[in-house]
Amino acid sequence: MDAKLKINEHEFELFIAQDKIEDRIAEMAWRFSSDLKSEVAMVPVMAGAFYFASRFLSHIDKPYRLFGVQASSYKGVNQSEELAISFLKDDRWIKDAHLVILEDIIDSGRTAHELEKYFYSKGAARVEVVALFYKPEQQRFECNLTHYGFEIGPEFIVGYGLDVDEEGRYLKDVYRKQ
Ligand SMILES: O=P(O)(O)OC[C@H]1O[C@H](OP(=O)(O)OP(=O)(O)O)[C@H](O)[C@@H]1O
Ligand code: HPA
Repeated sequence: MDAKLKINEHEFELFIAQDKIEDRIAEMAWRFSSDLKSEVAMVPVMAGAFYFASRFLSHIDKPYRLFGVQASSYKGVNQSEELAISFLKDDRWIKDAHLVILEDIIDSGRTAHELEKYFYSKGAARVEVVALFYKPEQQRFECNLTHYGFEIGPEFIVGYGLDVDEEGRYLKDVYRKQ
């Protein structure tokens, strides 16, 4: 594992190592499972949450359904005005369901906020958010975040599914912009 790396013009330093991330995900999944009272539909937000969601779900041993959505708004290290949401399946599964949005990160909170709004407008009974990383200082939009892995500062991070301009998702550890 490198202590520093450069992606395009951005310099990053090692922030959280893979084994720490994976221990924490196992802990989150254990807690989530023990709180779970009803059947849920898991909704990983592609592409970034793919890595977190697959690891998290591998620890859940209660029944759930799985429906992916794709949402995208970041260009480089900045958020763009537009938030594009698309569904990998039709949306009939939303009505009356208890949905669990799986996110890699809650930054401004806009993606989770807009998804929650959309799901309620389609008749969801309950929507909650489970995220690996949470930036409380950056959050500007409310969402029902019930479980998160790491509370972090405002710096942009990359790795474990998180990208900068589609680069760096493959990194096993998480790096922070210097
Ligand atoms: O809380 P927010 O400010 O909305 O930021 C969080 C969202 O931003 C990232 O997605 P991005 O738009 O970069 O798409 P990606 O998952 O394809 O990388 C991340 O995966 C979250 O979905
Ligand atoms: N890193 C990568 N993608 C992101 C971030 C971040 O810190 N915040 C929102 N999307």
